[in-house]
Amino acid sequence: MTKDQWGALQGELSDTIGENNYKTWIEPIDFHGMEPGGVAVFNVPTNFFGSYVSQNYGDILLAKLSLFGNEVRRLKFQVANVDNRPAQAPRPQPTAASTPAPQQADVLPGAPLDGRFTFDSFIVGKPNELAHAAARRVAEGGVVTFNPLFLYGGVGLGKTHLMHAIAWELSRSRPDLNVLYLSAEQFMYRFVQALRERRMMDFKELFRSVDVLMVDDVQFIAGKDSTQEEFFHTFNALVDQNKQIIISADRAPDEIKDLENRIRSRLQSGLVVDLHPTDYELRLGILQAKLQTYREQYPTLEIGEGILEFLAHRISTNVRVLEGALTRLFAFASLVGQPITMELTQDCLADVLRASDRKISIDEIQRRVAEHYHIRLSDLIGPKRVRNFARPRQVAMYLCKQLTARSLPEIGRRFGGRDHTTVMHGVKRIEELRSQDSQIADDVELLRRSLEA
Ligand SMILES: Nc1ncnc2c1ncn2[C@@H]1O[C@H](COP(=O)(O)OP(=O)(O)OP(=O)(O)O)[C@@H](O)[C@H]1O
Repeated sequence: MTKDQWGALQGELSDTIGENNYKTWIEPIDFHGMEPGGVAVFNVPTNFFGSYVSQNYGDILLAKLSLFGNEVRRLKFQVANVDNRPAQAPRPQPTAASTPAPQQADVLPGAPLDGRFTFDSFIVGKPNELAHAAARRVAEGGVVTFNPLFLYGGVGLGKTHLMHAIAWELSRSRPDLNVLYLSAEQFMYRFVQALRERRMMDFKELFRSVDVLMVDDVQFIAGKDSTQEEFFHTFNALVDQNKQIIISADRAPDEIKDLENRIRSRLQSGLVVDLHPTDYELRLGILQAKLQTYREQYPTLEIGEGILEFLAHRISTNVRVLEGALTRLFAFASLVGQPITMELTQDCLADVLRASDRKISIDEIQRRVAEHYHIRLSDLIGPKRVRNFARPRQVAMYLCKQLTARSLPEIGRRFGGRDHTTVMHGVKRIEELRSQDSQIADDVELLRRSLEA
C-alpha cells in the first residue's frame, strides 16, 4: 500500500465510522509505510492512542486495507516523533485515572479493552483469590506453566475484568508480546468472514502469530461445529508453540453442552479455576473501593453509617448489580441534593432490593423438596441411595442448578459432599425424565413456581 492509497481510503473510513470518530481517531494517524510480512505501519501521537485505534478500528482498517490486495496482514502503531504530533492529542475513552497507558507498539486488532478493568481495581477476596493469583501469574508473561488458564464463574463475577487486567499488564510490562483478546463470538465472526472472503490463510496466520490469546465466553462456540474445529486447530497450534492461552466461560469445561470432547479435554488440560459467588466481605470491599471514586466525583455528598454494609448484605446477586446500585444511589442523591440515608437508599433501590429478596438458596430448595416428597431433610442430603430419596435428591439438585448461580461442585458439597459428576448426572436425569414422566414434570414445575413466588 502507498501513501496515496491510504489518502484515498481515508474518505471511505469517514463514511464507515462517522465523521466525529474519523476526525478524532483516524485523521491524526499517519501511514508510515510497509514492513516485511505485510505489516502496515502507522504513526500515532501516543501509545494509548495506537492501542485504542487498534482495538476499536483495527478490524475495519484491515478490511479496508485488504481492498488493495492481500498485501496488508497486520497493523503496527508506533509513536511518531514529537515534531509530528498534533498539538493536542485527543484522550481516549473510557479511561480511569489509574489506567496504565499500554506501551504496546505492535498490537493485533481485538476487542476493545476497558480501561477500568485493571489489577489495581480488582478487589481480591476468598471467592476469587485463586483466579486472581493465576491471572497475576499469567500476566507476568514468563515461562508458560499452565496452558490454558481456564477461568469460569457465574454472570458478573469478574472474568472479563481479570482478562482485561492481564492484557493491560502484559501490554505494559511485555510490549514485545502480541496479545490478542476477543470474545468467542468475535472469533466466530472473523472465521466466517475469512471463509466468505477466502482469506483463511490470513486468518490462520493472524491467530498463529499471537503470543497470548484470550478468548472470552467460550461457551458461545458450543454447537457451532466448524468454528469449534477452527478453534481447536488454533488452540493446538499455539499450545505447540508454547504460547499462552486464556479462556473464560460461564461454567466448567465439562458442563458446557455440545462441546466436542477433544476440545473439552484440551480446555481441561491446563489450570481450571472457578470464580465463586461473592461473599459479604468481598462485596463490602468492592463497595468501599467504589466509594473512593465516588467521593472524588461527588465531594460534597454525604453517605450515612452502615449503608455499604446494608448493600453488601442485601445485594448478593453479582458484582455488576452491586456496582449499578451504588452508581444509581449516588446519581439519585446528587440529583435531589440529599445525603445518602438508609431511607433514601431503600427508596431509590426498592426494585433491586426486592429482586435480591427473591434470591433462592440451596437450603430453601432442599427444605421445600423434602417437604414436597414427605421425606426428612437428612435423608434428602444423606448417603442413602434408595429410590424414595434418590429421585427427590435429583429433583433438588436440578432445581439448585436452574434457580441458583451455584456451580456443580458447590451444589455437590451441599448435598453431603457429593462429587460434581453426581450432580451433573442427577440434573441430566431430571432433564430427561421431565419429557417422559408427567409426574416428575409436574413436581418440578410446582416446586419451581412455589420457590420463585
Ligand atoms: N473482584 C472485583 N473487584 C472489582 N470489580 C469487580 C470484581 N469482580 C467483578 N467486578 C466488576 O463487576 C462487573 C462485572 O464484571 P465482569 O464483566 O468481569 O464479569 P464477567 O464474569 O465477565 O460476567 P459475564 O459472564 O456477564 O460476562 C465489572 O464492572 C467488574 O469491574
